[in-house]
Amino acid sequence: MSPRAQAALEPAATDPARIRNFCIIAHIDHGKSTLADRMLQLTGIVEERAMRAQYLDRMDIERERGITIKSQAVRMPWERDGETYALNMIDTPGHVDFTYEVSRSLAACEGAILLVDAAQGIEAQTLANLYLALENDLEIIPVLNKIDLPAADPDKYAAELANLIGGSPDDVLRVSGKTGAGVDELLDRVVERIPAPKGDASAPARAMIFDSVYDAYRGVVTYVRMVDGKLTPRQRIQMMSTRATHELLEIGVSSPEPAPTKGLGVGEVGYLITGVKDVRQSKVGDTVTDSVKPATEPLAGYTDPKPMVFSGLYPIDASDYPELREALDKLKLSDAALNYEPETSVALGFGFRCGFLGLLHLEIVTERLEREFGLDIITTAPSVVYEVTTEDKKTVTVTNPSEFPTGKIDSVREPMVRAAILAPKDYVGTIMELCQSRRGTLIGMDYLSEDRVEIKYTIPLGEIVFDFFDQLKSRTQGYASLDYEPAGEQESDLVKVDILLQGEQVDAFSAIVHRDKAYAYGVLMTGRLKELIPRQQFEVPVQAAIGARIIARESIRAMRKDVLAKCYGGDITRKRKLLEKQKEGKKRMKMVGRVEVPQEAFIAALSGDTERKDKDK
Ligand SMILES: Nc1nc2c(ncn2[C@@H]2O[C@H](COP(=O)(O)OP(=O)(O)OP(=O)(O)O)[C@@H](O)[C@H]2O)c(=O)[nH]1
Repeated sequence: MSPRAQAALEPAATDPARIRNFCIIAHIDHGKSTLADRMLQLTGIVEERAMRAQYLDRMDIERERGITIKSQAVRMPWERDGETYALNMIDTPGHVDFTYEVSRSLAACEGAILLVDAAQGIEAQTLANLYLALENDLEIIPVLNKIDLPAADPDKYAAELANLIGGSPDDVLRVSGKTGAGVDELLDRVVERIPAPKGDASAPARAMIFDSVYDAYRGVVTYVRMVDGKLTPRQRIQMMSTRATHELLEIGVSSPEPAPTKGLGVGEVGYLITGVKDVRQSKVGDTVTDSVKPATEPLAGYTDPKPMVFSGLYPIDASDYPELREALDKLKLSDAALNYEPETSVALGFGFRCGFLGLLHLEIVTERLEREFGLDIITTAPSVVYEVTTEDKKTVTVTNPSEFPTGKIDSVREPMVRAAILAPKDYVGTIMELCQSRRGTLIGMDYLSEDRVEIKYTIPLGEIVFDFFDQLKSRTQGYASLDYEPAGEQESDLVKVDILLQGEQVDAFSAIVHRDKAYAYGVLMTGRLKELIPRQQFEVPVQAAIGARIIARESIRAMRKDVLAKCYGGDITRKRKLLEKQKEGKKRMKMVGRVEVPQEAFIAALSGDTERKDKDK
């Protein structure tokens, strides 16, 4: 590390006037991580030869997919007018599923760089993140990125940005994270514009936990923003929500590698290590204080993220069940938003019902299970949370269609979201058509500039969790962007559709759908299973039903499968081999009543993605 970088690591802390805490907020792919890389380079904390793209994205998946999932905090030195400032940058994720991470990071800052791609302009998450930043009273620095692109139109988008946040288009900085142009000017602007943190140095220590991650070697690493007082190594600290006390084994700052310091003071951002092994003991949003001289009032916390989407996760090989449990336990250590409990299914065997923040979260968890733990898993169709009231006025919460109460139903309520879609105005028609087909209600439309519109809809979350986003992208050639936030619940005419094989219900295929779409779902699933399930020795009806009423039916014709048919002649060893092989195959068969179904058939039926596309036609 360069001497200058070293200097900034000293407990500069002592003087909050020389600290600036900021984050970069942007729509996905507008270049936050690339800009952060340039800042690391320009401030000299990462040496040229150690530099790699997306330096702060540590997880393999983050690097490969080019997205940021976990927030990161780094401290950088920056000189301005002969003074060295400590800039704490908190990198935030841009995807809707991770909004809760963004809001946590924002609460640890005094200012935000609002980064917009100079070839694309304002997108849905630009707005969503900007509103979050304004709610947190942050100073906003508007910046256009990627000015090196031939397609960049900075004048147009500077006007759009100025129009959105007020001020003059000339105040909008222009940078390129790729070439580094304008980045030093931006860092100067951070020092100038963003207020220094305020706090009471002599008060009992109070630090806000904004992230906690599990590290296989060091245990839980807790990221904090100091508000009042001071924390030093070996001090005993207390978590204000649980009153649990721990000894501070290490305290330091990331620059960007962890560097232990002699302590953290007012306004500083850094990490704590106490040796605990479970992120739940170091809860995000909690306040850390001194156990001997504790503060009386905790800092205002964050609300816990609530799982929005549920899905069953099953090992493809049933003997992997214990490993799956272990893997989920491990993931939970670093992902407090992940929920799971054991569940069994006729079709898929033993598995877990898991709660996720959204579809991307689900995808990332399954991908991590496959990659980091070498597990092959199948996920059931995602479901949202329904409140079902039966005729005798009992209300049950249903996260799995198979828990849907039988008997007379009084009403079903489903979660709604307020969706904001940004797109060029030519696509308004097709977007509205899609939203209407998903039972959306138009709230309104705003023109951000001459040709870009923000369209707002209330839509059932259950209609968004399937392939809404893919549909939106394909209908608009990728130009539309989407953001949504919870908007309460609504009573809807929802029914449970069951799929029956020879009269036996196959739980993994039950779905809760709107009555108008029940028939389409029934036809689709029965058709798909008919194709996938091999013929049996008797005819097998495949039916879709709402309660006792059959709404669709197919049948699998009978056939005697004689593997020895091809073996005329007397080669007994060959016959034996074939019979052995057939036995092997049978092991992977699931019995539904008398029907033998290869597990692959269930898996293929579940992973078919044509489902919603058919419906939208
Ligand atoms: N030409 C050009 N391309 C850039 C610039 N900055 C970023 N990019 C490219 O834009 C893409 C997205 O950049 P990232 O830095 O990964 O975007 P991000 O905003 O961090 O994305 P998330 O972490 O997913 O939110 C990458 O392919 C970058 O190489 C720039 O200034 N000029």
